[in-house]
Amino acid sequence: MKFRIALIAHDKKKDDMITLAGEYKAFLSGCALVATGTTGGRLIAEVGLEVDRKHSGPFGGDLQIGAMLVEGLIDCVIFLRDPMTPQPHEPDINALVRACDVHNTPCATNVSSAHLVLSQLQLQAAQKTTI
Ligand SMILES: O=C(CO)COP(=O)(O)O
Repeated sequence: MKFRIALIAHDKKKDDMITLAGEYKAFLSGCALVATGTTGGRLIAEVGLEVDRKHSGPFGGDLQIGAMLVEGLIDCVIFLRDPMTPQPHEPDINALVRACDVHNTPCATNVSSAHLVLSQLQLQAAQKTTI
């Protein structure tokens, strides 16, 4: 199965997302990726991943990804949030994280938890291909 993963990062966390995606590039290349606009643009340009880019977060991108999740189209969310900077679209961010909780979808909101989630998914993907 191809994992469907959403990748989102606030501005001060985008460098972390690029580093993280680079570390898991081989695995992520085999996944169906969706991202908010600016995050997605950087993942494409700097990591070379194929990404379905939605609108930028402040323009509804989090809501678009949340809607996909509710439709059962997302298996996991990596959302590197910036807890130190107020965001104009805080309600959208909360809606996406709430949708993850409502639908019991893994949602990693910092780099440490992202490593745990991605390494586990990577392991699962590897086990399935070797059976
Ligand atoms: O604001 C965001 C998530 O809430 C991220 O959006 P961008 O990837 O477009 O910067």
